[in-house]
Amino acid sequence: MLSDGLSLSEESSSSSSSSVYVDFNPRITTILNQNRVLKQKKETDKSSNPKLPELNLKPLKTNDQFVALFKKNLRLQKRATKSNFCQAFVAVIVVLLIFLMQLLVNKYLNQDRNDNPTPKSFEYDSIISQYIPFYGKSNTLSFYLDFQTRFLNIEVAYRWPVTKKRTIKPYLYPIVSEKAMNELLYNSYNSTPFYSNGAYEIIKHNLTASPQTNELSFVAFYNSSSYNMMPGLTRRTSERGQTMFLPTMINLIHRSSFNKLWMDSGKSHNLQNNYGYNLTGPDIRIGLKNFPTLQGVNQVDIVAIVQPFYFTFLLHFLLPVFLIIIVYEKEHKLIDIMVMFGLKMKIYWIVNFIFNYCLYFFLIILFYIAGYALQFRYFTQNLFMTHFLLFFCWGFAMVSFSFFLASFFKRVRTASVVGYFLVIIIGISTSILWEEVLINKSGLDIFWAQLIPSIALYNGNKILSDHGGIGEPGLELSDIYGDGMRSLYVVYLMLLLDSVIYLILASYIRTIFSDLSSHRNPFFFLNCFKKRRNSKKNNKRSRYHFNSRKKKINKLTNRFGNDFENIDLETKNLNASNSSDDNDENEKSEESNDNDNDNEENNKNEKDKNSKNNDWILGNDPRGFNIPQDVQQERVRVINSDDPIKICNLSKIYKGQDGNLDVTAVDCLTLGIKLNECFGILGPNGAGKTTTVNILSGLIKQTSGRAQIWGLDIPDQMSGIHSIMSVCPQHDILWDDQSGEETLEFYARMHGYKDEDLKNRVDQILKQVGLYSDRTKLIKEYSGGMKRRISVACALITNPKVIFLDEPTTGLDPASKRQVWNVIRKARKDRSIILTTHSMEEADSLCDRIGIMANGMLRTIGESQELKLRSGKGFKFMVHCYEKHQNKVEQFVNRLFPNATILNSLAGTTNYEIPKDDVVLSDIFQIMEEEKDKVGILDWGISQTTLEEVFLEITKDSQVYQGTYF
Ligand SMILES: Nc1ncnc2c1ncn2[C@@H]1O[C@H](COP(=O)(O)OP(=O)(O)OP(=O)(O)O)[C@@H](O)[C@H]1O
Repeated sequence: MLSDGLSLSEESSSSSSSSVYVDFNPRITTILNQNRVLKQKKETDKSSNPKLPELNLKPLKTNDQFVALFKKNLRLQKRATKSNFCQAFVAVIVVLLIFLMQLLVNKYLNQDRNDNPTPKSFEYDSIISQYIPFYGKSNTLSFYLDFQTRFLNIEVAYRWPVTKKRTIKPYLYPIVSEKAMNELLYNSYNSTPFYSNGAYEIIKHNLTASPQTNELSFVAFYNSSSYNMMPGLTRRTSERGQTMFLPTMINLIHRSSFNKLWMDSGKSHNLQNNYGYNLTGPDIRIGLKNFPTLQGVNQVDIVAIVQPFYFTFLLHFLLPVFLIIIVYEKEHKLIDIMVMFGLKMKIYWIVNFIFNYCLYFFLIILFYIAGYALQFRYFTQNLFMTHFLLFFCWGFAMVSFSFFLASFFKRVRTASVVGYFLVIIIGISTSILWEEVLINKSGLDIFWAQLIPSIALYNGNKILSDHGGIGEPGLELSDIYGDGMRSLYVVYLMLLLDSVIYLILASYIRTIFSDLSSHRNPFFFLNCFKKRRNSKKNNKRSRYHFNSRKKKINKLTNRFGNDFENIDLETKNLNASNSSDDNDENEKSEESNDNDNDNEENNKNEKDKNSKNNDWILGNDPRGFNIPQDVQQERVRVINSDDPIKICNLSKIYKGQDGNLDVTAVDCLTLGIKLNECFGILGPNGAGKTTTVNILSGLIKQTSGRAQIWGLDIPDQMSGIHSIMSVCPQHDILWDDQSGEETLEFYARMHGYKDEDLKNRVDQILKQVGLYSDRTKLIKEYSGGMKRRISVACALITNPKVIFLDEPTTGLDPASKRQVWNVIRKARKDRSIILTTHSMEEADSLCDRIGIMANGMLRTIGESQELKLRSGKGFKFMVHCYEKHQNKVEQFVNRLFPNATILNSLAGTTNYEIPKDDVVLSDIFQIMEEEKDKVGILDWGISQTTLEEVFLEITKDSQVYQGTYF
């Protein structure tokens, strides 16, 4: 077989790197034909300048992107079962902990009080004691009460204020012990509003007819909850002329009980209608006590005490989860790759916002279920809307805050550690801050403090817990307005304000520090200053760039370019014009902002085309360096071409860090990639291949120069470009927890594939890359080669106009490699492919044209066959004969190729190197055909220089300078 270029099929071309020999008879005509075809092709290429069809730029539909992203997020969240379970588990533990604490407190602390649930009484009140006389009309009372017991229960039925008619049916009976009375009162605490128990505890009694010796002292127990249901106070005037207001309920109890006391005393029954007697005397006292209750003021309500802290802590629980979701995609460059596939960042953030909010809402539902199930007064006492609104607003604030925090992290591990640490710290610190520092602060201090959403949340929780606690009535909607900055409606507003502020901050930080250079716009509000400063700096840099390196580069070019004709360039003029052009470029790229509006983009495109047209006029190297002829020809060709990908004087300088020199990764690269073409970029490590691809795909910004894809400028119109391009990056960028099929579905869905179309498309590509049987495996279960193949599949599935493949077959076994080659080969139709590779075999097999780069510069460009012919030193010629014929054969070869040199000779086989000018293939085949038998040649072969040899020859000098700025 012949090496490719002379090969007949694409399959044979793949073996180009080895020396191969010709069984020339049948091949002569084919080779001659092929040479003719090559020549004709070259001529057609030179003469024709195919017009680029109109680009029908259809922006990706927002709806498709939304659905694709949401489904992807949902799937990934479902897969994260373990961590979700852990999250939920910890949340449940926290809730149960509060509940358990309350149970323990109830059992060991509150229990004592339940055994003796007598609540703290009111102090005996002198005013109250004077109240007693209003029950009687007579000033003289002479009866003796012989009470059998200290405790008396009274049942009172009343109807108030429904009928405005008091129906009093007192029933009084003795109770034997204090415990029995307490139990009775406790059980009737929440009795019906129309029926209530009351009780008397007689402390002392000695009622006589003489006011001077009257002694009566008792405590009336009343049900304050019933009292609350009986609005109004009974107005009485004391003996001393004071007006007093007494709870109606107490009044009723007093009245009925006093009547009973009177009757029981066995005195006049007529007095019953007089509602008691006016008791006077030095020692007549009455006290009031509320009914005993479990939640008496002396009881410890642990939930109410720890609730603000625990609820604040619990409601922060999803913060680290949100952080992890975003930072994971950031760390693994998944956001960048999605953008390169056409995703709009606006949609990314909206979907993440909604998705995270939904996750949070799910947690809130669980929270409510637990809260009501465990009967937390926070939920049962306060009106539903009061806490629901707090949770509703907090959700927005937390998601925005997580976006803001995520801007500061690049690693998931750091984000999750800091996130969980924050949850704990925030819970504690907000409670300390609120209770200790802000307790006496003014309204404005509270406002500033609540700009931290956690503090606003704590405030809200505190208000709701306080109202839900013992002794406080629950919060009504009308109650949310009181207390200025500390009121609940301010909390709602502050949380909403915080959401907006943190969203703006997050988006601003992302604009400055975005990994994707086309989305980066440092300090945009300072652009005017930056522009001026940059202009000066660029002027300086340009001078340095072109002058200091000129000597070195000329020296180098002369060395490696011996075989090429050097072109005399009008250095001075070009330097001047191009340095100013470069400055313009820089200024423009600094000014550029992301523009998602495609119409605007098209208008801008038109304007830019007109204003920048001059950039394309110069075909010469702006530095004035001597450059190889083929590279120069490409520069000229690009100007007149209508290539889908046009690159002109593209340069990228990485700033040296930690005292290192700046690195020129790409240096004035100019080339064009045609439609239906697969263009291979070869080069040693560090040649600038990946940097070129990264600039073209919008990952990094060029330092100077210009590039266009289908007429759209890089990086100004990157969002338009992203909708028609795809990329297979050097390192696989995939979601570990998605299957291969799901990954492809995601990209296809984003590009508008639906239902059957989607399935068919995914299956088709999976079959092409040989992963159909492994389609349901998760990416983390894929081997390196399988990941590589799925990355290539991703680049192909969206049906793009331009594909960048950065070393697509690295790590693939020979069979898989060939499978991927076949896919790429078929894929070039109607599109342009840029492929970087270290495999000469791959470049030879796949690429229509090849450019070899070294030290950021294009060293040679052309079809594989052309490169071999142009830069190879010559041919390798092998003859095999019997040893006895060796001398004769040698003489024959020397006559045929006078300049041939023997490379080696062994056992009748001799290898020669023949200068390329000595070889006219057609003549050789003819002569050998006629003469070989006569001179005793058994076998012979001629092989051309391999691409590898061309590569080594072209790049040999660059190795010396590799990584340096020259
Ligand atoms: N982020 C960076 N910061 C600084 N220098 C960089 C950066 N990325 C690349 N470089 C430098 O730019 C030069 C070109 O790198 P690039 O990755 O483009 O080379 P390459 O041809 O793709 O190499 P390889 O074949 O090894 O992938 C190298 O000298 C490299 O050290």
